[in-house]
Amino acid sequence: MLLSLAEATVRFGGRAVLDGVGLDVAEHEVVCVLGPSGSGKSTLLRAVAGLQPLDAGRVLLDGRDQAGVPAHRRGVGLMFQDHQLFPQRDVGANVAFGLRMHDAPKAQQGERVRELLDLVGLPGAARRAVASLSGGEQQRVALARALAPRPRLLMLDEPLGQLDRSLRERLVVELRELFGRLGTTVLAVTHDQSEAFALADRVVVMRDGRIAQSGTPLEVWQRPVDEFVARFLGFENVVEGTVTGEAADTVWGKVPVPPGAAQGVRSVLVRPAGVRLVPADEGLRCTVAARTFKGTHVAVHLQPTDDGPRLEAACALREAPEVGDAVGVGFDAAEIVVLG
Ligand SMILES: Nc1ncnc2c1ncn2[C@@H]1O[C@H](COP(=O)(O)OP(=O)(O)OP(=O)(O)O)[C@@H](O)[C@H]1O
Repeated sequence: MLLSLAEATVRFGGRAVLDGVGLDVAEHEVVCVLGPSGSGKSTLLRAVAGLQPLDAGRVLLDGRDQAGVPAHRRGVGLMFQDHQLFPQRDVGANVAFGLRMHDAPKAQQGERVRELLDLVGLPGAARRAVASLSGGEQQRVALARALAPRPRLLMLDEPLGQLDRSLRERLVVELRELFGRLGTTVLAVTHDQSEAFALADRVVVMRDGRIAQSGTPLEVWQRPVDEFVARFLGFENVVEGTVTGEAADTVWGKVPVPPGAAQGVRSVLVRPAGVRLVPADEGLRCTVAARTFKGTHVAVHLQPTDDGPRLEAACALREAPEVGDAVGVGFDAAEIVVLG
């Protein structure tokens, strides 16, 4: 393992902000830590970087305990949300910063700066003033600066946080390609799930200083481990139900569940795609409370007539009912997950 955290704990004023975290990152792996604000993501990065001492547990790099090893000797690169470029220096000097710290010869520095600016898609930008760059270009400079000393581990804190959505979506694809090509090992934190899913080989969801779930993007998306993770991913159709065989008894009536589901009292997740609209006199009677255009589909919010929490359905653009319409609801077992 390139990086291992074992029982890593950080306390502030008696509260554990990192609470016995265990995490391994293999060489060439891109891991994204995802979680709500305050869940401890930045503290985790700072602990690995050597900017935050642990109160208990260990950080190992290449199997070596990093206790007492200062940040600049850990061989990790860091890129923060507010990219912290030096505004009074030009692009080249910013990228060369990490190299000068390592006493690289001048000619070699110039060569490496050119190479990196090509790599991040800013060829020939070395003499430009940082202030003349757009947000996205500054982000690329910050990335080039972090990559320049060839860190064995690159750490990104909300790397695309401040950029607008279309630029973020483009950069995330570029980053993934770049990391794959360079074989960079990456530990990134973000609160944006689409960013994490697009970038990562593996996502780690944090909750209150602990790891709630770790898995490939597909695993986490398909099988959130509990209600917290499901809701964090944006799934709203979660109810308690009693699972017996291949059905769950819920406030929404009997809901079919996949074969082999855990039995007894459970949280049941119904993906919006598994909420099927049927004629108004069949299934669960509902009224359309709201609808939101989502580009590829319409999210239809349904209020069950006989009380119970609202349901979200994903409807094809042309088939979405209007607000106020009475509809019936059926369920599709393939889109239902028994949690826990
Ligand atoms: N130096 C500090 N002293 C006291 N409390 C701190 C300190 N640094 C962080 N905290 C607290 O630790 C908790 C976790 O903070 P952290 O920044 O790691 O969370 P985060 O998941 O990165 O959040 P965000 O997404 O908002 O950046 C927060 O409640 C924060 O207020």
